[in-house]
Amino acid sequence: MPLAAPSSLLKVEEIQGRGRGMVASQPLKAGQIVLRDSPILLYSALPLITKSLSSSSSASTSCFCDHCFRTLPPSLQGVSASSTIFCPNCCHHRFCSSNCLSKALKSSHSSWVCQALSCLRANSLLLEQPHERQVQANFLIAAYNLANISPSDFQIMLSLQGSPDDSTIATAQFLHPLISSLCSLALVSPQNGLSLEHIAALLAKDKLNAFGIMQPFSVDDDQRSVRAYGIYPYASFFNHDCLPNACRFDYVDANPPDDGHNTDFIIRMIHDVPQGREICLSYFPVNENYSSRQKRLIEDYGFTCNCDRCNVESNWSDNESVEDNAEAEEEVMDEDQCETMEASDTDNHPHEDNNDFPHAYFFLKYMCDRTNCGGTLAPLPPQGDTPSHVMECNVCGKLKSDDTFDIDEGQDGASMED
Ligand SMILES: C[S@@+](CC[C@H](N)C(=O)[O-])C[C@H]1O[C@@H](n2cnc3c(N)ncnc32)[C@H](O)[C@@H]1O
Repeated sequence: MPLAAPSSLLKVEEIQGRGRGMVASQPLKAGQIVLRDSPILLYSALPLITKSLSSSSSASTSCFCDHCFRTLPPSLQGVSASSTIFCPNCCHHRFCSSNCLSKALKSSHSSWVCQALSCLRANSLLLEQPHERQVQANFLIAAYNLANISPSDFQIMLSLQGSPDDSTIATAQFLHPLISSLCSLALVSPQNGLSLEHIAALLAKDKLNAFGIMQPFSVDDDQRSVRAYGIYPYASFFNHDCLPNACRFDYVDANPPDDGHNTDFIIRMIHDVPQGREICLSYFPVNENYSSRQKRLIEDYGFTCNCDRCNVESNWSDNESVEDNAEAEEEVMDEDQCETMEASDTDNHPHEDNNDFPHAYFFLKYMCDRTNCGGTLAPLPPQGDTPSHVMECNVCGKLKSDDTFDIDEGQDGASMED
């Protein structure tokens, strides 16, 4: 079932060598919100074993609501806190409010999900499997639950890009007997049945399209973990570029409680682009080096990136980073070029004549310089025709003026990497 156009600002087009992509239907301005998207499916990124509230559970892996994924208030975080709101049936999953519990029992934590996850937690073979495979089991339970509660959303998920590779098929072979027995016991019956191929196809959709909702940023933590994954039907059409022109913001903890939309996210333009230009996100933090980016893109997304930045960085030595090159460039630019480049910054290419690092300006202007952050900066939305000069980081939430003068230390944010 084709999805309707996501907004009047974007259209979905076939792009040679990339499948579908999002293209600007009109000129877009820096900071402009081009998409708001809600997840059709959310599932926990925790391995099954840490869902148990045993004494070994660490606060960092179990301190959010199992329905809306908002961080639990401190009064609800302790394992024995008297006010903790548990699922009354399994006593494993906990929620931020009775409202979330009641919504969960009708949707994300239906009685079948509750029973199925309890069975998985009792399966010693699965518990011995790597974290990633347990999370894939979480995903399949959430997906087959979706097939029952919202068949049309399940069909949308099946229509996303993704075909199984060898590792996905191996995972499907392991999980198929387990998941199909759980589904048949409870008469969960998606239209296309529960074949090995169907499970492998679902896992492939998840691998290529799921967005990670990250734990809050902390300056002491360079390995932020993912708290949940979500399938966002429109955002799934954005292709990758190592120099993106848009980025994702989410506000899982900041959006109002109980509005049911705290896991929505928005895509905002980093800089102006003309009509007809493809709008791309970076699938991970922009400061990763060339070989790490290429490895992730081929292993996780099945393609080799030929973007302008990769073409330049393929000639660098492995230990050269964008930060090193950006610092060197900054000195040159400070001397004589900044003003000229500001005036011509309508796209990513204000500095084409520098063959070593033509994209230095992107990193100086749009990469967050906070320790361990790695986020991307985009301006706040324009007010009418007036552009904002305040940049917001999509990971740490830091706000700074675009002349690089800090105006505020932001709070929690989230990134688009998984
Ligand atoms: C989330 S989907 C993006 C939308 C997808 N193109 C579609 O047709 O639905 C991710 C997949 O798109 C393709 N893709 C994304 N960025 C690409 C790029 N820069 N070059 C080639 N293929 C790309 C890859 O097949 C990748 O696994």
